[in-house]
Amino acid sequence: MDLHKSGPRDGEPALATWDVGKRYGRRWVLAGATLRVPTGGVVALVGPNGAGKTTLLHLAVGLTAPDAGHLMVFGRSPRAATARGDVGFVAQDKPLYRRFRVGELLRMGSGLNPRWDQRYALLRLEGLGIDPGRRAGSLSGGEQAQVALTLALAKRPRLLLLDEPAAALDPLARRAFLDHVRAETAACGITVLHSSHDVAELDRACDHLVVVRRGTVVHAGPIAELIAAGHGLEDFVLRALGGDHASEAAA
Ligand SMILES: Nc1ncnc2c1ncn2[C@@H]1O[C@H](COP(=O)(O)OP(=O)(O)OP(=O)(O)O)[C@@H](O)[C@H]1O
Repeated sequence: MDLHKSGPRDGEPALATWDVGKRYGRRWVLAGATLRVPTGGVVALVGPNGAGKTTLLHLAVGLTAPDAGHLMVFGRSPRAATARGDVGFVAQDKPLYRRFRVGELLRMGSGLNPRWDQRYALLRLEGLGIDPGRRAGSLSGGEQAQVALTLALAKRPRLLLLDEPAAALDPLARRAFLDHVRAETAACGITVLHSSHDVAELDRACDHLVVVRRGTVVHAGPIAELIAAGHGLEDFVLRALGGDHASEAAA
């Protein structure tokens, strides 16, 4: 992928948010969320159930608009960046049209996305042993997650947002999936923001850590710095969450 033609200016973050807030009714589910995701590398977005991770990803892809503050993706509004094909998003729960054949999903992707790479998509599926003639609904959970990732990668986005795409997979399949993400995105220079509950696998799968607690970003920084400072990642995250590692949905 040629990142140079449309690449970010030096130092421009992939995603930056300033005091972003989002409310549903009178309840603020994000408040004062400030964050800078550097270009390149895999960023882990962690936090308990209900902390606001999906809400933040939906704002970044332009699916919803903030009720306070603002955010930019490569210096543009999220909607503008997504319309340009700069943002790929894999939502929770294997977001495929189950009755469609995989090849039909690729054709839809090709029609909708300006930088679509059909050759890449077909080669990736072949490498995974997934026949484009199969219906999405007949694939295993792991295969569906891989097809969803293939569709997102074939858009050739500059920022890839993953909302727990591997949550339903068994530990071995999850590890393989994350290794795929890391290898392929490193090869293409894509920035990945990856929502996950599995803190134990972060240090091998991710470069940066963002911790969200009760709708606020309580930590953002490189994982290498934490490790160099002698922090165990799980302990660090638990401390950052201040004991909020159970569901916050009822809070
Ligand atoms: N459309 C909506 N209407 C009302 N409340 C919502 C809506 N979407 C999300 N919420 C609430 O906002 C809060 C944050 O939800 P969000 O899905 O962003 O959390 P999360 O960190 O992704 O959680 P999980 O890890 O369980 O997926 C939750 O309390 C949720 O119930």
